[in-house]
Amino acid sequence: MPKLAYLGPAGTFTEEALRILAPHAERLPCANISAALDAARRGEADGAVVPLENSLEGAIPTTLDEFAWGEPLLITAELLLPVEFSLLVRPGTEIGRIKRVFTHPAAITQCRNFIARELPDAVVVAAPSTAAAAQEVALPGSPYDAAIAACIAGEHYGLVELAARIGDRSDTVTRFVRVSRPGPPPEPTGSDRTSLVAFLTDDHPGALLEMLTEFSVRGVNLTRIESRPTGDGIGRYFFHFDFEGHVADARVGEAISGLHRVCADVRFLGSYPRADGVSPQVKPGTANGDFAEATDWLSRVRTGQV
Ligand SMILES: O=C(O)C(=O)Cc1ccccc1
Repeated sequence: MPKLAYLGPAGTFTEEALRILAPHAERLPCANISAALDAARRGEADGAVVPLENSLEGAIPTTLDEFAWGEPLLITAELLLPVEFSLLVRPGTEIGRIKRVFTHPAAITQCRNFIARELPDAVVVAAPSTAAAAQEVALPGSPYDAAIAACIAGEHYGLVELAARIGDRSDTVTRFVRVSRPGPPPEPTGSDRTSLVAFLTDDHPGALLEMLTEFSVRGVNLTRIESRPTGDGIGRYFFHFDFEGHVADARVGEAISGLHRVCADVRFLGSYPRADGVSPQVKPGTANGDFAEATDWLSRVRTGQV
């Protein structure tokens, strides 16, 4: 039975994701995303499950930066999970008396309208996770009056649900990933995604286009591109890419080798089955057989056989 670290404590959305991704795994709750990833890196767990992005507000910056700068990890699976937020309070608290709200930053950004409408004067404070916020609010002397978390977190920590489904949109989906220590990626399934991080050599006109060209000419369809600051000053960025296909696919292999040639550094983050089961778009001339045939042809050219 594998042991998986996750953004805890019990009752987070990440725990829900872990239960779906690995129903039989032993669960190791951690205080924050970095701690969960460190537990996997150090071998205290066989892997970890962390949130990566949501369909309303985009990336979870800590996760992206850990993947880029921390000791390498390999993404082996992904999950898309619809999340629903509840306003949770200690028994007896009325909505008009809520002055301080505690929750994860991703929940703050996804419940903006509710907070502005129903809690216009409340101070909203960032918590390490939604369930950590619920746990804190449940303490008798807590400085916080309410948490925004999953309904199940309220049940877990003895809070009352004052309002349900308070997210700005009912169709928001969060993408979670399972990671392990580096090793061979899972076998291709025919519906895979690959993730990597690319660092520019230097800042020059067309630098981003050069990277994009490596994907474009091999017919590799991007599914996410995100720039993150390198920390070396305003205007200095590196890039996260997600794209269709598996590193075992010829077009993907050629694209990322090309990227390796034109970038200062490329960090491969993994090839893993797509949660939505969508098959890649394969443009004419970019299937595995087309690349193999072209390689054969080139060797015939080089040996004088054509
Ligand atoms: O804090 C949690 O419960 C998490 O798992 C992170 C998170 C927060 C808000 C939306 C999705 C995931």
